[in-house]
Amino acid sequence: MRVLKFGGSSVATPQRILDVVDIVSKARARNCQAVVFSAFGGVTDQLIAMARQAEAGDEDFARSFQELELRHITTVRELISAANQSQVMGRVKMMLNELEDVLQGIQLVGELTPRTLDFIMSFGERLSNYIISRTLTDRGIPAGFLDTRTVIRTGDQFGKALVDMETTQELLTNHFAAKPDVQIVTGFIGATNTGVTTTLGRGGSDLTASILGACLKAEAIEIWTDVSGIMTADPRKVRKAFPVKHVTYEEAQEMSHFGAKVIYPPTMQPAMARNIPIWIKNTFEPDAEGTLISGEPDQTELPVKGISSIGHVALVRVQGAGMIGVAGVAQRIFGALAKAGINTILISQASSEHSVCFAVSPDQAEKSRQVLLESFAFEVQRGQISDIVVEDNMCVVAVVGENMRSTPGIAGKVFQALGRNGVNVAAIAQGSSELNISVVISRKDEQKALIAVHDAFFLSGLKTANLFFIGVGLIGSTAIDMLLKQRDKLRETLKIDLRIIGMCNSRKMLFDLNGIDENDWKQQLDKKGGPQTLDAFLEHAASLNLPGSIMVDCTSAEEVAARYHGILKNSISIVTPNKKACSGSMARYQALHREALRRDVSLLYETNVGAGLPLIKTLQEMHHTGDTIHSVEGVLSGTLSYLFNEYDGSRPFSQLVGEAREKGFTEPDPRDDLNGMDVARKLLILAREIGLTLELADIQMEPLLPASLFDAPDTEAFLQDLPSVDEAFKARYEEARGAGKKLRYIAKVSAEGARISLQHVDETHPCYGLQSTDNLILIHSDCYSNRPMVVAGPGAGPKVTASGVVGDIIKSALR
Ligand SMILES: NC(=O)C1=CN([C@@H]2O[C@H](COP(=O)(O)OP(=O)(O)OC[C@H]3O[C@@H](n4cnc5c(N)ncnc54)[C@H](O)[C@@H]3O)[C@@H](O)[C@H]2O)C=CC1
Ligand SMILES: N[C@@H](CC=O)C(=O)O
Ligand code: NA
Repeated sequence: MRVLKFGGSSVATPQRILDVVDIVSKARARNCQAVVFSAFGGVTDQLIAMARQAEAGDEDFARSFQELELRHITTVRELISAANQSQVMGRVKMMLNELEDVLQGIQLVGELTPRTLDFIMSFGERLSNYIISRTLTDRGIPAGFLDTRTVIRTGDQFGKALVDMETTQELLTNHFAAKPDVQIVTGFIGATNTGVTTTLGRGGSDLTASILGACLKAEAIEIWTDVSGIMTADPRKVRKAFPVKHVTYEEAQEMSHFGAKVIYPPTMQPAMARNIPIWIKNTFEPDAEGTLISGEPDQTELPVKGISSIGHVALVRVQGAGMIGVAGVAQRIFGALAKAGINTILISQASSEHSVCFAVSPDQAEKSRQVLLESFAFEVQRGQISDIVVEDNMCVVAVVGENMRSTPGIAGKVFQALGRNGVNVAAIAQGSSELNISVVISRKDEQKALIAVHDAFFLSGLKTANLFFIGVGLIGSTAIDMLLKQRDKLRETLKIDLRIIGMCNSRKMLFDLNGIDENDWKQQLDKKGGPQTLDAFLEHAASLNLPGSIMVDCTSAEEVAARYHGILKNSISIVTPNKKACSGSMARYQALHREALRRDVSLLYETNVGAGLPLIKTLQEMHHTGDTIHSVEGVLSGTLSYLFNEYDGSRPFSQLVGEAREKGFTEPDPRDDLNGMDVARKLLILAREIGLTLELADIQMEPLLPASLFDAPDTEAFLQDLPSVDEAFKARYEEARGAGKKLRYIAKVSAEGARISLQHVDETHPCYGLQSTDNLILIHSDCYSNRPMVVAGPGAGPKVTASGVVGDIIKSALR
């Protein structure tokens, strides 16, 4: 036989009761013979409140009673056909009248004993189960109503009565032997051997099902609730949580202890003692498989079954040199706490024995400290115990799974996931059963830790990347469009789950924790975006505290570059085409790299030189492999390349600059291209990548255009003045052409220094044949000594740059 149990939420309305009737009707084919129901959703609480009101002489209980009465009567009207209604209604009204009498009695004497409260509460289950049993019969499903006061024998511990299993087993066995129809069984209640009504305490209906299952040797118990089983994590905190197929009793207990509220652990005890499997099923999704809880560990399942947390605890630390090697300290600490009625959630002591720490509920933290100060007054006075410190605002995150004990690397995975995301661990505990690894961390990191650890164990390598874009101009927007287009493929092939959580330009900013919708992100930013300040944007991104956070800076602003250190410090990776950070002071360049390394996050800026061309990573790899790089030389500006390649005298130089700007080759301010500064920054970055310590001022630069031109107050004025150099440029071009040569702005760095010069190159020069925006870089090293390594191709433009940015984002997400 099978025992089913439905909680209050499953029978909160007449419509839900009908859904349950359908489930019960089908369950008969699975040999279902007993179905335990709670009171209709909310009724038990209402009964308790009414009784207390009556006790206090508050007349309001009568109004509340009328509501309750109406609810049950309406349910009968809606569920039972006219032919059978009056009989059912008669009995329901009888019960309600009795309830009303008792309430009035309480009001009269002004006293509510635990015994009377149990009696009052019993009406909830008696009413619901009677009505449901009649609903079934009314619909042609023969069903009996079993008031468990006749079969569940308890002591007289009102409010939480202890069950006499032996007598109960006998009574239940006799009852079921004589009843072929499915029995609708009141949860939560029982009676003493003199027939006084009792209740079974928290989770009472689950306990009833468990007792029935155990006493009747059921093949299984099914607990029907409002979720599809025990989840891998709390779905309100971890979006990607899913139901676990199979857990052991112990695992279910651990997971429930840490907040998986599907079943109240003590209620499993009777079923567990007789090895009766328990299924957790979803009333609202009856076809979902649910979770099986049984005694057999399932070797085929993942070693970790769930990640859960206790959202707020306080950590108490007792420390001092006087504790080392002294027997009985732990006994005194925990003895004193136990005596004061303080429950410890977690305990940890390192083998140095210098300190013991334990977690308690925050409202017991100060009391714990006082208790220990008193107990150890002597040791504190003598300095043997130096301190008893309370750290509030902590939480516990626990990884649970029975097969963990035989699987190496679990703890490593937990701590790697936490460390990578900047979560600091204050204390660690692993029970010797190895069923549970618990870490105490700051409360603010709870969700981040849950997501990070959950991803690490359950999403077989699925990596979360939460992106924040600063700057959504030409490059930023092209990169976003590219990313959104690729997102599904990236999820499939590389197992990266990408979401754009925040974006801003210099006017507006927008956040959406579910990811900013792909199609209309521009309109959303425009319409829904709030006013932007860089501080507010960065602060909010950091406060969201999401794992796998990546800041993508697509501005050219020094103001943003100046914040990189703070961003990395928050364990947020950076991807950027903005050259300002890496071409600022050497001290900052080094500090940023150190910080990224320290926080184990990425700092990626491949597009700083040669746009999408693989230059930075190539040099970094060569450098790391131990190759000595002697020189790096070539054309580093896409814009200048374009100007020299396209110029043939037919269109003036100034017009070509306008074209380059329109095509998105130039810097946001094209003066940076034409004054050589863009090339200087790039050369400086390359120099640093090969291990040289240089500053911008160390770069010798031959100017391309007269310095006076750059005195213009702004970009527009500069561009207006630009035609004044058209003739001079033409002359230069003609001069080169006359000699069979081409103009190239060539940058070179070696141990001798860094130089940028305007050269006339002939056809033997590797840069002679460049086209459009081509960059070409020659790398001479120990390994590439006779012939250099050559990296060449288009070196500017929105597509090639955005693809480099997206490449860096993927690289960062894959770390
Ligand atoms: N165009 C190209 O071929 C290449 C460009 N780059 C770099 O890409 C970066 C972006 O260039 P574009 O997209 O062309 O520039 P853009 O001018 O089109 O866009 C810049 C964006 O940054 C925003 N912004 C500027 N200052 C800001 C601030 N303080 N806070 C927040 N947002 C701010 C602007 O509102 C705009 O959305 C530049 O650093 C550039 O050097 C790098 C390699 C190649
Ligand atoms: N403006 C730059 C863009 C790439 O960094 C260039 O022209 O090369
Ligand atoms: Na590059």
